Amino acid sequence: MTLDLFDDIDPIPAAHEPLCDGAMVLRHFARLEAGNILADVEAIAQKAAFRRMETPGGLRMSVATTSCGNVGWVSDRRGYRYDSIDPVSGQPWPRMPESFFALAGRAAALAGFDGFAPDACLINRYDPGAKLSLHQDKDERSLDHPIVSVSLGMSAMFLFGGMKRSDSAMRIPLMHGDVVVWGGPARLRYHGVLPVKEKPHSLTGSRRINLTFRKAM
Ligand SMILES: O=C(O)CCC(=O)C(=O)O
Ligand SMILES: [Fe+2]
Repeated sequence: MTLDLFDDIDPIPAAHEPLCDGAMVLRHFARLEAGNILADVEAIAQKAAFRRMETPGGLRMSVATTSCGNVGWVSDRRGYRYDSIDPVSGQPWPRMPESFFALAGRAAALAGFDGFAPDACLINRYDPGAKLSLHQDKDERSLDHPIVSVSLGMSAMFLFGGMKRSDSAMRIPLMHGDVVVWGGPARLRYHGVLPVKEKPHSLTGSRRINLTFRKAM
């Protein structure tokens, strides 16, 4: 047997790394569930395909996105917003699997945010070279709830900055199964992802999948 076979079932103890007041990395937290999450993501993408959205400024995002939940995150020439209808399919977004909801709630609680009840899950797909520029997550109606971010597949360098775009940013390597939670005093911290390098993963191939759970409405 090769080490690869054990790769995704080895119960590596979770390690919690505080980043700052209100933000924490939960290493390996989603690792055991990763295969199931990815299967659910595939089913969601059958109904609401990954697409590279246009920014209000008219640029095409390098990251391909879709959503599940009561509302999904949408970007176009009119701006950023949450919408209950997928503009591509014309249908409501696929339901958020119960297991997603539960995972996000457990991660948030571990980071000190009890009772997190996300109504939106934005799913990002990064092909090699895709990136996400520094930004704040601020399209949610209330900022009283944390963001829970689950990383799967290829690893990436996450940037976690300050309250101003120009503040220097920490560089945090995120691996398959790692979860980041930020809320409270850290809720509006700028963050982003450096261009993803190609290092194929056994479960996703040359892709990184990231899920961010939000209480949007
Ligand atoms: O891919 C990531 O790790 C971060 C995603 C993110 O910041 C977002 O979707 O708003
Ligand atoms: Fe974000």
